[in-house]
Amino acid sequence: MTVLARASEVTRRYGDVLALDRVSLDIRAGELVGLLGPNGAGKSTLISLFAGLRRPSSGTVELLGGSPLDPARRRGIGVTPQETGLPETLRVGEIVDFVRAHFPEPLARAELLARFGLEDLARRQVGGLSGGQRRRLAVALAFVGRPRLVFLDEPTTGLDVEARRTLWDGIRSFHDEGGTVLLTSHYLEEIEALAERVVVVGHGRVLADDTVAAVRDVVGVRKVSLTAAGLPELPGVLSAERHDDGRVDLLTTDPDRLVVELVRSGAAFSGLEIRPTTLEEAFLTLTANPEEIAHV
Ligand SMILES: Nc1ncnc2c1ncn2[C@@H]1O[C@H](COP(=O)(O)OP(=O)(O)OP(=O)(O)O)[C@@H](O)[C@H]1O
Repeated sequence: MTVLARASEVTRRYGDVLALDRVSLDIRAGELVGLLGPNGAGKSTLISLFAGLRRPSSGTVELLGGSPLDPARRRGIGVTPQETGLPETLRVGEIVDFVRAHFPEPLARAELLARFGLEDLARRQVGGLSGGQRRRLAVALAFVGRPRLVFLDEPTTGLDVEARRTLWDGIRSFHDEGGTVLLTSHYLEEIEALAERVVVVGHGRVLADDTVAAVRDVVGVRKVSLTAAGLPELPGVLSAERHDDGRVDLLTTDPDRLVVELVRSGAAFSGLEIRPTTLEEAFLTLTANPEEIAHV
């Protein structure tokens, strides 16, 4: 499959801060990739390198078969950074037209606005939009030029559930038509809802690069949930959380052993359930213990 963006052994420093540490990553045509990692992991830095906004300290970055610094290559991508500033006095439709003017075959204004649920706002000044409406507009603008590849840095931060779903639909329809997307998110449900592939970054390194299901399997953490008044110390518990209703959630990589030890301890319990962890739980485990998954 065609590689649209490639980072090879990329390191990026800001003074003494090592933001990316020998990162290698391919984004192939037609993929929808979720980039997941805690604050400061290096996600935004990686996007800025792919988009040609910064250069790596060492290693190489390719975009659409050439240098990301080449304006012709950059015209083939769309980017929405984490923060955007749009002129307050322009109307939504005017901004869309302004951006459209930079591309040879832009999407029609009405089509773009409809895709992102903005059709009723075309005549509204940007200064009068809510934060969520501005964010939807900023994301929509990445799609104006019919890009081959779109980079979205936390596209739905600050959006309510409905606005988030509208944006997801817009991103999905682009992907369904063959578009390629790399998005970062702190909303783990967003990665699960949209992405087929998840790249987990932490401390400037790629910790895992696989399907959402495989990343969960790599971690292999299961949640053992039960109701008990009190529990003895049990082996292999990564974390324990007690809820107000008396239920206790225990995270472990070896639920069989945990249950055997629980029964052996003679502690009274009821309502035992064992289930896979959510991506969020897997993610927290991955980023908390990078040395444990160095083999991934
Ligand atoms: N311009 C800069 N000058 C100095 N340090 C920077 C700069 N930009 C980023 N950093 C540092 O580089 C590291 C990676 O930052 P980056 O913004 O890429 O992380 P991130 O994963 O996008 O985080 P977040 O989820 O908070 O957006 C952090 O330690 C950050 O403080």
